[in-house]
Amino acid sequence: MALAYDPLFISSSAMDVASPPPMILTQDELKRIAAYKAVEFVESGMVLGLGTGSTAKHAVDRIGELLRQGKLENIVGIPTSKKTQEQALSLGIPLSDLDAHPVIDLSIDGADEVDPYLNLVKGRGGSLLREKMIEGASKKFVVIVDESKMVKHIGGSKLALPVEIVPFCWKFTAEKLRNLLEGYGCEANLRLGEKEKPFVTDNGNYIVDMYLEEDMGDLGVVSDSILRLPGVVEHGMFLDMASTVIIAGEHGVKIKNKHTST
Ligand SMILES: O=C[C@H](O)[C@H](O)[C@H](O)COP(=O)(O)O
Repeated sequence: MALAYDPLFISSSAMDVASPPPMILTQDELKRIAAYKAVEFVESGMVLGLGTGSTAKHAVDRIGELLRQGKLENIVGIPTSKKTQEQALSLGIPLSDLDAHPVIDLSIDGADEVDPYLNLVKGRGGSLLREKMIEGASKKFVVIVDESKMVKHIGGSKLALPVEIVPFCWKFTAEKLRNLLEGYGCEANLRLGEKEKPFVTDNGNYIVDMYLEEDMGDLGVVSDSILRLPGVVEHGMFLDMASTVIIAGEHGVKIKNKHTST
């Protein structure tokens, strides 16, 4: 589908009575619109954090396309997962890592939730640890979402808040997490992968998915308490990390910047 974007519909010509009815953009098309908009921030010579997931995939594709067309040059990509690494390699994007490039110019990635203060939930694809390391080392972090990801408060979608834990005695750690957040109506489930076996992250760890009924209030306090639990590696709340969030929705594209909104 062409990327020409009409706020509500891709409309058929008024003269063409035989045309099919106007088509509402799919969620994937909205993701692609947000991703292409973010890639407008990319300049030749940049070191780029390459995100993971179905939205970030569009951004990586676009970067590959612009490199191939010679419209971008001298890009170095730092992939946030093995999957993105494979995709970037297949597109011929030169890759490196945080050891060689401890400061990244720009990262572009999707998110599972975005609250009004641009705090995020990430990691429903299991890549939260590498994402947090790479995006935390970025001068600018642009988040790309379709409007379904916007929530009033973190946990508000009632979908998972992922926590990466070490496999050793995972039940013990999952129980500690459940107890820690039980005041917010918390459930904590080990994420399962193929054949009902535990899902294993790129770092060889497990994920516990937390489901919350209530607003957790002070996220900084909750974050610190989770990270203090032995056995926890990292959680999927990305607090105060996003510089910009690009939201594609039925009524057009909105860009929200940290501390200001446009
Ligand atoms: O671990 C996965 C990442 O945090 C993704 O960026 C996040 O889950 C959003 O993915 P998607 O763009 O597929 O909704």
